[in-house]
Amino acid sequence: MSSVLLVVNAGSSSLKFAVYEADARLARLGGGQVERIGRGPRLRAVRPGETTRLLPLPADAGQAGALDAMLRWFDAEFAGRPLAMVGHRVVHGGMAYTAPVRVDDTVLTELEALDPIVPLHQPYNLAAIRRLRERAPHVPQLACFDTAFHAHWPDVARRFALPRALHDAGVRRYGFHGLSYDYLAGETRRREPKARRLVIAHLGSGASVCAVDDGRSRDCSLGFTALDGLPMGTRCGPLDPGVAFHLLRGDAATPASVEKMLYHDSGLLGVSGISADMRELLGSEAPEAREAVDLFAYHCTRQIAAMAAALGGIDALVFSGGIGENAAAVRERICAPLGFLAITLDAAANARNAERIGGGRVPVLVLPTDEEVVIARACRDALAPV
Ligand SMILES: Nc1ncnc2c1ncn2[C@@H]1O[C@H](COP(=O)(O)OP(=O)(O)O)[C@@H](O)[C@H]1O
Ligand SMILES: CC(=O)OP(=O)(O)O
Ligand SMILES: [Mg+2]
Repeated sequence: MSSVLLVVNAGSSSLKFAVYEADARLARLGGGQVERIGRGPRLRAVRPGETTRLLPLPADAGQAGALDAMLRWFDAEFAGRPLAMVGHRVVHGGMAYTAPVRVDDTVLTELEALDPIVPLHQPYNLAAIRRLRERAPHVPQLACFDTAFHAHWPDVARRFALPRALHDAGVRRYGFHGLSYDYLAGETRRREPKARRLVIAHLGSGASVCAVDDGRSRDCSLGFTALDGLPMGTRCGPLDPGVAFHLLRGDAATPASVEKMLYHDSGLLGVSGISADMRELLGSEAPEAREAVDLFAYHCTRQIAAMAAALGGIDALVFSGGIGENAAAVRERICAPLGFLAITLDAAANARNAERIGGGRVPVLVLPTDEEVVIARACRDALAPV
């Protein structure tokens, strides 16, 4: 029986997974996700040509329970197929890892040191690696980094205006969502081969905008942590760092309570007081919901224009992620002020989430992202004989 690759994208509230034939073509054999971890999770899995299967999990199942459920599904569906490698999304590779790496004890220890910098992601990414190493100790595990696609930024994009020693110690901008941007840059090139300067907006529960020049990342609205740039589902987005000090001077505040507020109680949820979920906000009549959506769109507009400026112009704009792919009303609000960049929308194409929604000189595309296949390609390359 030919062998397969398993790809795992473990986050704080979801676990996405996919299985591929471990050969050059990487046919996708199945995949899915465990949603609503910690809030009555369920596993949704599909194999090509089959209907989606929904498997309930115990209501209190956390990350470990989700991973075990996924492995039960995998064992049942792919019994007898040898597992050649497991590829993982790991959001932060730090200064040391700018390409996929096989995980051993040393790598794991170095990556764990980054846990506090990306607390909603890294600990869950690494917990999945640890659990799979226990369950399948002889199967190699490959860590693929969100930061790697951004490894070649110019110094002006990389550096904070802080004392030089901090930069040298790693306090610098890294950028995230790189697996998604890697995929989307490739897909855009296939459709718009002449478009060199791309601005890509990955708008999901985490959200950012990236500047890509000739296939290479030049900047991203996320920097040192996964907090900056755009307001997100529950994260604050752009913030004057003085706000954190102001809050910390309050009697009841601690670093942990301020951090929790910025990661969990801010963004769309904090502004609306209703939900972190864009779909729910778009369906709400409440003025606070409208304010949250407007604030999100305003910052997306600003970041898209900023990335176009970083590139000295824009040849194509790309929307992706759950919001970017599905929320026509949000795309419309984001693009309305961008006529000065020759970006306008075809209203009808936008309303039906068409692949091409631009009505002006600059193509505007809506493309589904696929972080998993980028990880699968890295596994294939890592397994290839040199
Ligand atoms: N049809 C839709 N209309 C508006 N927003 C949507 C729609 N479908 C998904 N979304 C939004 O996309 C966001 C989740 O994006 P997703 O890329 O799945 O996130 P994650 O970062 O968890 O992968 C949520 O805010 C959700 O409401
Ligand atoms: C880095 C980040 O924000 O990722 P996600 O969108 O998966 O939360
Ligand atoms: Mg995501």
